[in-house]
Amino acid sequence: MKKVVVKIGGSLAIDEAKLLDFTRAIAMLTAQDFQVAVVHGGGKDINENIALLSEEPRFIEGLRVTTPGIMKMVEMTLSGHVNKKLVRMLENNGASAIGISGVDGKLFEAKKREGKVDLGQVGNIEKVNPKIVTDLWNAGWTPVVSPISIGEGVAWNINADTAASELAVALKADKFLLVSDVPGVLDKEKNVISNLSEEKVEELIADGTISGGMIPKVKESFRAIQRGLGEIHILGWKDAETFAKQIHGELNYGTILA
Ligand SMILES: Nc1ncnc2c1ncn2[C@@H]1O[C@H](COP(=O)(O)OP(=O)(O)O)[C@@H](O)[C@H]1O
Ligand SMILES: CC(=O)N[C@@H](CCC(=O)OP(=O)(O)O)C(=O)O
Repeated sequence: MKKVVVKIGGSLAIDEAKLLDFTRAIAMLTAQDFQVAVVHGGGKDINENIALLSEEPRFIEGLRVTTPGIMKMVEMTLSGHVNKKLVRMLENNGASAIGISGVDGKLFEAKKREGKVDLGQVGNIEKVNPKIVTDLWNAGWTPVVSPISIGEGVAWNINADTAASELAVALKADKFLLVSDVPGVLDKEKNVISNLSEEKVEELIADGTISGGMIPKVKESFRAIQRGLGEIHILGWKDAETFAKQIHGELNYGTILA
């Protein structure tokens, strides 16, 4: 069985039709020779829910500044609304899905992220305990993972690209794919960059070609490569059949990182 970690971004997850097609593709793959773990974001959903509060969403280098009030909303949105929506859709497509977060079974243990600026309740994953995922796989389940993590009894907000990459490394995944609302990493002329090296990434971040939510995606991908992961793809959504071909290695669209 091939181990595949797929991260689905919140930018795509708010598109109902694409999400339906995505869950159809994942259900199809789990009926074949693949053990799939889906890690999801939900940044756009969180922004919508935060609009119900009096606080404004704020991001620094693609990471959300997370006050206690925002944290409540982040956990409710990710580990509740988005997680259960994906589980429902997967079940509806015939997959056996279980929704968990990094808190469950201490999948992701985190500590406060220290840096130049205080991001509040944003954590760094210090330890991954992938047994809960492998146990679920061995019992025939497809885990759907929210990135919210646990540390000293507290919930920590973790960027979903980071959580997915940590999980992929801990599981020694055969493939790691990050599906977003853009067809891949784009150059200045908005063309997809097919192959991206770490040196080139530094250059593109420095000159502003790569910005916002794409920064954690590329940074985490290269950190995962340094820790032994082979195949990483950043891609957009076309349709279930094209995605299945991508997973089977029959075609490559989007950006391959190496
Ligand atoms: N060079 C780039 N190529 C593609 N997208 C980029 C680039 N630089 C910034 N972005 C932005 O990154 C976004 C994807 O990140 P994000 O919104 O966090 O997605 P997700 O919800 O999938 O994690 C794109 O929608 C785009 O606006
Ligand atoms: C610390 C941090 O920024 N956490 C993210 C977690 C969700 C996420 O990463 O969602 P996307 O994949 O849709 O961007 C946030 O609060 O938006």
